[in-house]
Amino acid sequence: MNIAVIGATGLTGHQVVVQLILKGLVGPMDRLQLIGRPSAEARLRGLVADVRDAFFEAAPELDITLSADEIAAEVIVFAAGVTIPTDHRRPLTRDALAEANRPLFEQYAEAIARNGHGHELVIMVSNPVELGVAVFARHLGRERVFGMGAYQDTLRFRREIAGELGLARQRVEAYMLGEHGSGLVPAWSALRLHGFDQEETAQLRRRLRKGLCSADYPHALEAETGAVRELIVNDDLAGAFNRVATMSADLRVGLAPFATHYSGAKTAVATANATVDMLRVVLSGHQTVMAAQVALQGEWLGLDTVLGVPVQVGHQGWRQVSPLALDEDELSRLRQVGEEVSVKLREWERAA
Ligand SMILES: NC(=O)c1ccc[n+]([C@@H]2O[C@H](COP(=O)([O-])OP(=O)(O)OC[C@H]3O[C@@H](n4cnc5c(N)ncnc54)[C@H](O)[C@@H]3O)[C@@H](O)[C@H]2O)c1
Repeated sequence: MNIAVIGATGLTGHQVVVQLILKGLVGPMDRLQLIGRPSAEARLRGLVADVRDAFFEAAPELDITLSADEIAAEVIVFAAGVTIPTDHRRPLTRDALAEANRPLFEQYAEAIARNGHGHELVIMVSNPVELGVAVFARHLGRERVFGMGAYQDTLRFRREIAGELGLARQRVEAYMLGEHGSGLVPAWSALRLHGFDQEETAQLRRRLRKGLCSADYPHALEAETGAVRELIVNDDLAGAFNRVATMSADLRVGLAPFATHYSGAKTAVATANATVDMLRVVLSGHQTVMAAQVALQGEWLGLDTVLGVPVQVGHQGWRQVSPLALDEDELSRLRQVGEEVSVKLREWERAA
């Protein structure tokens, strides 16, 4: 197995490399290609030395690559580029992030399309994840490109629900769809709790939602984001974490990582965990349903943009959407977020 990590010296890329080895996804018979800019060469050599030092017998072949033209892998994790600073005094809008990372997405996608074997799968970690997926899908074909944002948001949603109910996460089937960021769409009506009947599940769902309905969720998310931001700006991180802890599970999915990011700890460990888990599922050879950002062409609800939806994945990529039975409010929010993302993608593409 050949796996490439673009941006391997970054906080997230580095974690992906370590977790791929620790979780046994790559071993001595495999090759891990660590990709960075020429200016990152020394850092990449240091990373190789450290990883060999830690995992000598278990480590895969580790290759350093400084050119996008030399990428050769079956699965490519894209974790390079600019990220939002953890210092709230240096704010960066999503538009500015898109402007900074778009040329990088284009450069790598073009090179892989030109030199690749035509079957590489790409897991997009960098933000805005919807833009990364749109650019790579345009160059490589949309079925080979997944954004991991919706997968991570879904794992978080399941963990928040499981934690609050005192259940193992495996017993919770739930999806967080939509846009990674301000356009989250919690699919509450598709919640299944294994071992509970419909009546019990409905009762527990009411408890978890704390009175917040789907129609009010976007406003609550926006208002709570403002309130948590205010605490962060006043350097009251403890207050931010305390406030998040009082929220409903669906709001915590959006706001716990926000507080974690600005605490300075960032979210690299959990992001790498979700990325490596996604990679394991994709490579398992089984057709499995997972939430991911993909470039849709009207397969579900007429959505014609990049959005987090449940898709059937396998080692050849995603083939079809696996629709959920959502209620009217959830469906209309998903369509609305789809429209909003579509507008943003057009603006970002035009600004290039
Ligand atoms: N989906 C998620 O939940 C999630 C979570 C964390 C980070 N991210 C995203 O992942 C990306 C990386 O975040 P990070 O915290 O690891 O950032 P980081 O600053 O630690 O790492 C960025 C890496 O990109 C590399 N890079 C920059 N320009 C490059 C180029 N032209 N060619 C090759 N490499 C280049 C840098 O050298 C560095 O290694 C960001 O876009 C961030 O928003 C997503």
